[in-house]
Amino acid sequence: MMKATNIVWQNSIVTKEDRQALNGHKSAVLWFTGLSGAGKSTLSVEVEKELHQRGIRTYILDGDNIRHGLNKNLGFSAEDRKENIRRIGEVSKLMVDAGIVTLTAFISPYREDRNMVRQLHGEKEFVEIYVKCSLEECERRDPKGLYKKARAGEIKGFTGIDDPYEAPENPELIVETDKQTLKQSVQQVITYLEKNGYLN
Ligand SMILES: Nc1ncnc2c1ncn2[C@@H]1O[C@H](COP(=O)(O)OS(=O)(=O)O)[C@@H](OP(=O)(O)O)[C@H]1O
Ligand SMILES: Nc1ncnc2c1ncn2[C@@H]1O[C@H](COP(=O)(O)OP(=O)(O)O)[C@@H](O)[C@H]1O
Repeated sequence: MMKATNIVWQNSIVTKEDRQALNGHKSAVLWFTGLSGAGKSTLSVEVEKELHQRGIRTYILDGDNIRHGLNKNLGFSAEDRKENIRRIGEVSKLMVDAGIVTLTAFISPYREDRNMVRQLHGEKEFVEIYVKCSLEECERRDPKGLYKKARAGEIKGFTGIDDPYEAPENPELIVETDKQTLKQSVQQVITYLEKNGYLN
């Protein structure tokens, strides 16, 4: 919903394509989605490291971090998660316009919300990466002890326990972190980017 009226789009002289040419690579958002503990943060950090070493300009937007600042007024109701993802969609669009390969690590549990972000971005600029991991394995990892709290009823509406996660139907990539090592998962993402022309 647009509240403001009498606003006019201001164009710049330097374009996204100019910034990409200066950087020597395309820009896009690598949208990691999956359950808590599936490996979104770990994977995004390692993929960023690899890209950075190759001279690619990158930035990570991570759910936990963004919820400390920009989105600190949002909780975990369906409405707040939607607004969380909408804002990150808009921020990632700005970052892609700035010429940066942007990695996002949000559960982003609703298909509709992820598709809304996809629509915001241009062709080939939104790479949905389903970080797939069974609930059992996520719960076994429980890196922050949150599943334990959710099972004990100390956290209500926890994704996978008493809140939904809608798996992507047609993601660009599925990384099965309960079937391969972190190194293999990183390589899988890098290979996809190479094969699809993102790194040149
Ligand atoms: N109720 C509930 N459900 C899911 N997750 C919860 C909840 N409460 C707190 N947390 C912690 O918040 C992190 C998820 O934030 P996100 O912004 O990625 O969530 S969402 O995309 O808006 O659904 C998530 O981080 P990750 O474990 O990295 O996914 C949790 O640490
Ligand atoms: N193939 C893999 N890819 C990513 N993480 C993995 C993999 N195998 C095991 N892990 C482990 O799973 C955990 C994932 O935690 P985290 O990255 O915080 O998940 P999320 O950000 O999805 O909540 C980490 O402890 C990580 O070391």
